[in-house]
Amino acid sequence: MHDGSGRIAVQNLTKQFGAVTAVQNLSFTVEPGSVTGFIGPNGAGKTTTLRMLLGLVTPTMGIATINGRPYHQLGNPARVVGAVLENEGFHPKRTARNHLRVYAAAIGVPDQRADELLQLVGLAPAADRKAGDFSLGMRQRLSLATALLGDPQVLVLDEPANGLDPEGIAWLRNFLRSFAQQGRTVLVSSHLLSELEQTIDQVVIVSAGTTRYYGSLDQLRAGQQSRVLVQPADANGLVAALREGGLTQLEPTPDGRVAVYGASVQQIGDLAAKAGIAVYGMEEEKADLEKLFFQLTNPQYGAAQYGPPPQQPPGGWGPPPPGHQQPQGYQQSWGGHQ
Ligand SMILES: Nc1ncnc2c1ncn2[C@@H]1O[C@H](COP(=O)(O)OP(=O)(O)OP(=O)(O)O)[C@@H](O)[C@H]1O
Repeated sequence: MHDGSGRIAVQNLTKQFGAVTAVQNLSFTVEPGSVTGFIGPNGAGKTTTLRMLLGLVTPTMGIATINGRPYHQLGNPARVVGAVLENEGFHPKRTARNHLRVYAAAIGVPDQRADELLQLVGLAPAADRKAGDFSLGMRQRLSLATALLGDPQVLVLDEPANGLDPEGIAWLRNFLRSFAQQGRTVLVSSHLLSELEQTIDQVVIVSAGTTRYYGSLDQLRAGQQSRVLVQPADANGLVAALREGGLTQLEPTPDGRVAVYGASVQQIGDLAAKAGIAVYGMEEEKADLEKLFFQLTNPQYGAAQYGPPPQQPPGGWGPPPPGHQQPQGYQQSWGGHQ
């Protein structure tokens, strides 16, 4: 029997389609009780990886397991893992309710489960409409209901937010969080980090078939410090006052402002007031995960997006800020890829 843990493990997974390396030596684990985002730009290898996990594509190398076993060794897979994949076909003439009943019968689940799930995904009013007439968002909801028929321990979703309206996205977010809170496992892909930012605990960022970051979202944020941009009447005076007040991570900006790392607007304002230095404006620049995502998935553009690494001005304002460190959860090195 499988180990029943609900853990997904992807180990050194590689898939070659002729000359195309869709997935290259990918490794990560998804623990039960968490929602893991699988994020990467178009063509990054997300769908291929999920299809290998679900036994629909044979890996060239490596292994993907659920509960310690490859998909085809799971016994009753619909009871273990539910999946929503892109471009899933429905019989166009079949109603939503009948579609679910056919699948329910195939996995030995009572008919009434179809109605429960139509209710859960918000499709009860459309239960007797033909799936062929459904909008993309309605098809996504029906796919999710199908995936949930076997009351699985693990959910694997490929771009489930595609076509959903804002209310649908908010609903999906809450659903995935509560599913994970029951100790179950969720692996969900998207090409947008912002779409999943509020939902996921852990993230695997892929680009060109390789892992660019694997770890918690908090660690990713921590690797990218926020800063406050200050417009003072006297920059040198402000720098001296801030340093005296213990704020040493300072940097001049090209437009003549002072960038202060690791301090709040209030702390800076108090120190400036104490030194009698007028401040004409302060702007808080929060860590921007979407920019970081862009940098991680397009290393060649990273420098242009973020500007040069912090430098000390002539005369020096103190040690450079640690705002451009590598995130701690980082797994593989930067560099070229095929
Ligand atoms: N059956 C196939 N035959 C040949 N190449 C393929 C096949 N399936 C995928 N690929 C290629 O593998 C690469 C990864 O594709 P994949 O669909 O896994 O990416 P993705 O991250 O899911 O992209 P998207 O966000 O656009 O869905 C792409 O270059 C794609 O063209």
